[in-house]
Amino acid sequence: MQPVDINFYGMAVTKICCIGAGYVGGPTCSVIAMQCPHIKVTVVDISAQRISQWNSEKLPIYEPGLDDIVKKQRNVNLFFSTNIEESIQEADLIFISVNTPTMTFGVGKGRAVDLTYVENSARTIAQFSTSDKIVVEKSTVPVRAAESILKILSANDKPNVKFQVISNPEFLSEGVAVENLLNPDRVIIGHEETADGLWAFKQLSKVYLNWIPESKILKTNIWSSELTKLAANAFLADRISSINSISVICEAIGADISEVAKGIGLDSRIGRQFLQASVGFGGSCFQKDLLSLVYICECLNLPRVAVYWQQVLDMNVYQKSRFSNKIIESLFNTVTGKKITMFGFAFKKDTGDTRESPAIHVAKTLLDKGAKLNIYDPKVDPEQIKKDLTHPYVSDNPENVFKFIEIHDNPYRASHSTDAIVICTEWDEFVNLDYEEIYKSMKKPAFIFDGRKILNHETLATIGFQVHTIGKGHKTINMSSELTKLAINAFLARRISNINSMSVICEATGADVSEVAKGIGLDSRIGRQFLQASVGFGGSCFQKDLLSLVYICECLNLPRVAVYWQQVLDMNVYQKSRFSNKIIESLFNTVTGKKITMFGFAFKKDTGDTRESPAIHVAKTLLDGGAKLNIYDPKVDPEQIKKDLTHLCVTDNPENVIKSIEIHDNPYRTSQSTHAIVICTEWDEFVNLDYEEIYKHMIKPAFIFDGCKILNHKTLATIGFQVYTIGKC
Ligand SMILES: NC(=O)c1ccc[n+]([C@@H]2O[C@H](COP(=O)([O-])OP(=O)(O)OC[C@H]3O[C@@H](n4cnc5c(N)ncnc54)[C@H](O)[C@@H]3O)[C@@H](O)[C@H]2O)c1
Ligand SMILES: O=c1ccn([C@@H]2O[C@H](COP(=O)(O)OP(=O)(O)O[C@H]3O[C@H](CO)[C@@H](O)[C@H](O)[C@H]3O)[C@@H](O)[C@H]2O)c(=O)[nH]1
Repeated sequence: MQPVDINFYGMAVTKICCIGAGYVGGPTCSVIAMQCPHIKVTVVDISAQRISQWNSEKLPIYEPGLDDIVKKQRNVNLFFSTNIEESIQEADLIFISVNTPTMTFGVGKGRAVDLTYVENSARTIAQFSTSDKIVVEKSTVPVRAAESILKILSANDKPNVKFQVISNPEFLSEGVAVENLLNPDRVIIGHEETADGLWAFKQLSKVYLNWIPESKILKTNIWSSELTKLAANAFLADRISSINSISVICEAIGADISEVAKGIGLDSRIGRQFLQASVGFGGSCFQKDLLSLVYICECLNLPRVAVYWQQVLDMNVYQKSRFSNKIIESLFNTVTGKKITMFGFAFKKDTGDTRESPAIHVAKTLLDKGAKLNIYDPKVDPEQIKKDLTHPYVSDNPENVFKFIEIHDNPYRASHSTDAIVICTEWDEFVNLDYEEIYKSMKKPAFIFDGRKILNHETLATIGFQVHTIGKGHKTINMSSELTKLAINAFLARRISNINSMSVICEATGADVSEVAKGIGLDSRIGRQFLQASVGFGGSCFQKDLLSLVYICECLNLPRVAVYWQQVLDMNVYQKSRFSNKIIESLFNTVTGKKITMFGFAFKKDTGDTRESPAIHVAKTLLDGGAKLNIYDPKVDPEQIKKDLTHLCVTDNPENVIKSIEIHDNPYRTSQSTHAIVICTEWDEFVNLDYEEIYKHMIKPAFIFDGCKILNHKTLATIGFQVYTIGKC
């Protein structure tokens, strides 16, 4: 991207314009206005109705704590306006916070992000700007979208008007948006690597520094920032699909997903959050952003990574369908003419938002089978429920839907004379209802399907309810602890495959996987550990336990769950192959007769264990290509290396292997007169070797392939090395 030659110096942000008065623009700007009394904040929107709602007593969105802030700041330093032109003109800094929905037509339909609203915003900024602007990409966009925004702005350059585009994705969650904005886990700002880019970064940082400590502000390159947003949502959705997949096994073997989730969450490398098995995830972000990630991978010709993340979406559809079908099966295989109460319609508690709510899927399945629905949600507007259930994706007969649904404003009336209650949203008020009273007024047998696992199922059963929930089997022997052990390793291995899959995208887009990992890890729901991209995982446990989990699923006739976990293994093989192939490609597409140094053979540092070590895969590929290997590992027994590399799975010609390898006890001698060094284990001693000395004695050009991302690549390049690593191009 061409750096924009501008001179912003001297300007300080005193006026902010935010384009898009939605779930992000409204709360974000309200909090900025509250925390920065010296800044005038104007939120604009093309929807006059939305703006008038923001200016009224009843705000267009329900968000705990927001009303008070808006009331306090509105018309003081917070303004909601349809006068987009004026607001852009006076602003120093402009947030683009418009919607970025999934395309509903044309190329990329159902997967790609529709950037029309972002593009229109950029054009509007270009049209109305009469002075320099910092343009902040806050909407969630595909990687490299900032390039398009800058192109539009630059093409419409006016004399004396210059633009800097920076990326500052928003991580707030609905229902806790105010809390998240006041005390975010981190603020990520991606900027161009130019003096002006850095300056724009500082200007936006100064705004946040009014209430957020500097240590929470993370500075990255633009592409890393854009990818971090998609990656964070992918990791979060992945946790839910993973725990939901384990819930399927629990139901089949008689384990309890709550116990298993607790056991997994107590492992500090995984963490306790986002492990709540449910009817499936919803919301405006996870599905859209995962689809976008999958589409980006397809466009970048990375089908394996696309398939990997598609699985998370597939598991979610499976979970929603499983739950809906369970309702029908339990109600004696038919719901035709039966009355079913739905408690909750929002995609989660504390919001009135229904976008991608699992309740829509459940309602559609029941309506399709002829059920009548009584729906109660404390915050969702009845008109929204009607709109959702008569959408062409849900029904081709809207008139019929109206006849079959009743929307109630009271849970007791909603459940009166119905056959079953289905909990679709985890609203707190559902926990404390008088279920004895409710039971009395229902048809018998009375069923409860708790899709959120919020009720006390024993009490309900005592009252007389037939209770069904997620992730709890009916077998007498409790299998939770056996399953927990396998699941912990599966979750850990999955984190590694997740970040390794991101490394592939980074190499293709110019993002940096270390920055992305840091940005994801700062999300307290994800945590910092087990996010180190590498040549792949090894060791005696992960592969074995994953294979065992997959096999169990196959035996239990759960092919979807089997496929889901098999993907983790597939991604690992892919990563090892990618790295090995990269070595060959870089060495001018042939390693025949070339001497290559391998630093490290153990599956990780501080052990002499080589079981499933990625080094074996790398060595095999290079040996198959005709290379000669000089191997050095500070702790692995040379006999073990020989045993590993002459194993039947590695070669059918052990004599040849023995002739092609030399095992050394000194890294300097190992690398002498070789073409390349390949780091396969992250031993600390490799970091502090004298690479100037090593370089002198190597064949030129001398290559380093850092499969563990432990070396200082800039220094190595300065010495003269050709440096290749993982997750950075
Ligand atoms: N909703 C969330 O929890 C959340 C959290 C983090 C990030 N995001 C991302 O933030 C972005 C906004 O999401 P949202 O949920 O606030 O969307 P939203 O649909 O609630 O709001 C977007 C607003 O932008 C307005 N708009 C569209 N084009 C416009 C234009 N050219 N000029 C002026 N206004 C325009 C729309 O009328 C709408 O009111 C998306 O990219 C989303 O992925 C959302
Ligand atoms: O353990 C869990 C946690 C969540 N969910 C469900 O997952 C969905 C999404 O929940 P949540 O992430 O809390 O809501 P969002 O408001 O959609 O926020 C997500 O999407 C936003 C938009 O990108 C990001 O900014 C946030 O960081 C990210 O959490 C909801 O249906 C939840 O019920 C579960 O089923 N189990």
